[in-house]
Amino acid sequence: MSSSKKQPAGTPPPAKSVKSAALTGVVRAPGDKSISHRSIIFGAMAEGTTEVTGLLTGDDILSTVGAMRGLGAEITEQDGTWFVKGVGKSGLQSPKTDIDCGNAGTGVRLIMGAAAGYPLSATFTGDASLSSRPMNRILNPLREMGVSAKARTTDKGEEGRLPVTLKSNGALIPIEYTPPHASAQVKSAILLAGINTKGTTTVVEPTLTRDHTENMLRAFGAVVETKSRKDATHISVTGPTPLKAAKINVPGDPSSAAFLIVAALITPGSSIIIENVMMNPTRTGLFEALTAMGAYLRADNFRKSGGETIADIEVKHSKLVGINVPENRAASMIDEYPILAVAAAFASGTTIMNGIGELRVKESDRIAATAALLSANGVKVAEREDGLTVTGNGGGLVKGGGIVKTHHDHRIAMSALILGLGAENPVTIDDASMIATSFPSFFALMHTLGAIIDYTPPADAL
Ligand SMILES: O=C(O)C1=C[C@@H](OP(=O)(O)O)[C@@H](O)[C@H](O)C1
Ligand SMILES: C=C(OP(=O)(O)O)C(=O)O
Repeated sequence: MSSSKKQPAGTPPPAKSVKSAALTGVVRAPGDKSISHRSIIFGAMAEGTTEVTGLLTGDDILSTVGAMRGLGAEITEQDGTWFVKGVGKSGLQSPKTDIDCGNAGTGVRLIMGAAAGYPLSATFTGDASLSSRPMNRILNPLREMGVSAKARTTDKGEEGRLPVTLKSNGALIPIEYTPPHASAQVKSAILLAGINTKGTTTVVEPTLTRDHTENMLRAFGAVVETKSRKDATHISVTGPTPLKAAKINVPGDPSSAAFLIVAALITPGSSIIIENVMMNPTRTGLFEALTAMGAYLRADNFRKSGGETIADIEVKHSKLVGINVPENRAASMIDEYPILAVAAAFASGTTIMNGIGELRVKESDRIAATAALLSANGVKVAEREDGLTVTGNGGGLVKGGGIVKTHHDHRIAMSALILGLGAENPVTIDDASMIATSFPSFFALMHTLGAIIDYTPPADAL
């Protein structure tokens, strides 16, 4: 339970989870992070006022709200509805100060792509984690389109890091581009730059990544074409194709629901329902993996919200078996591997995950951080350059007792706390603050379900 004590200001707030009795109850998944970012960014570019309900008010999205205000949009909130007065024909403007995107990879990469289509100059910054992540994956195609981009090189010689200064004359050249890694962020940055570019800008995806940008751009009136060819999907935007304000009701985030689902699967006697979960097939890879492991997962009450299909998911404690996760499923569950590894720790047999090298450049090196979190708690795990193998304990309690370093990574923090619910000894994380980037209601929802998680918020928290 939350403690009434407060941490001294500036001290990272730790958290601890302990073996919990059956989880029960009905909760609603928080707004999807990907869709929330896009609704603010596209709304800011559009003509008119976009109304957004169900927005995730995580720190990543608040950074995007600040960034789009800095680029000229007016964004206000009243009674839970967000109003985004877009810049329309006047276009995004050079900001007066640097644009700080906080911890958000999606935010900074999509906003740089969007900004590149206008005549402006802007410098983008982020926190320590975001400043260590590669930006050349979007800067290189934007340079091909005619943007000037200056980025930092680290002491170790790694190029393309924040701060990045972009200068664009707003008259870009359309390109056809095949990203070297499956990445919805790269696809989205290029398509957004293509919105104001005369001609057809195309992204070729050998593996389809989450398609929220395509879907939502169409809802904003843009001309976006998706063609399935033999070995790839070709996604094109023909510009200039001005955006018109839309009404967006953000569906629930399957990547956040994942933590609640695995909590119920590993905690004996549990039976919970998570309402409002987006079921877009480019996001449901974890549900397929868990079902193959023997999980009791039932989706019901399918309906539409914000142009996406949503459903309510019933989950019960289940006996799990290890699986070999197909590599071609990685894009549809890219953020879910740390929590899948936790589920695998409670299965019988081994779970093999390959083709996940991209996890090394997320908020932390998630292959290393997941392996460290499991071994600190007595779970056998083998790490490879682009994979992990977890040997399950056959269904009982894991040893626990570890103190897990979260490396500014919300998903590592939540995965470790979930593992503790099924551990003999409490699991502690060194810093719970990053959980608020994607899932600010995590502790409240876990407590509603009956999980025992001790969290002492920092003194400066509300
Ligand atoms: O487009 C998006 O909203 C996202 C794309 C993914 O990143 P990559 O494009 O780097 O795979 C994912 O990890 C991130 O949490 C959200
Ligand atoms: C990788 C993630 O986000 P981002 O890239 O937006 O920081 C995530 O939320 O797991």
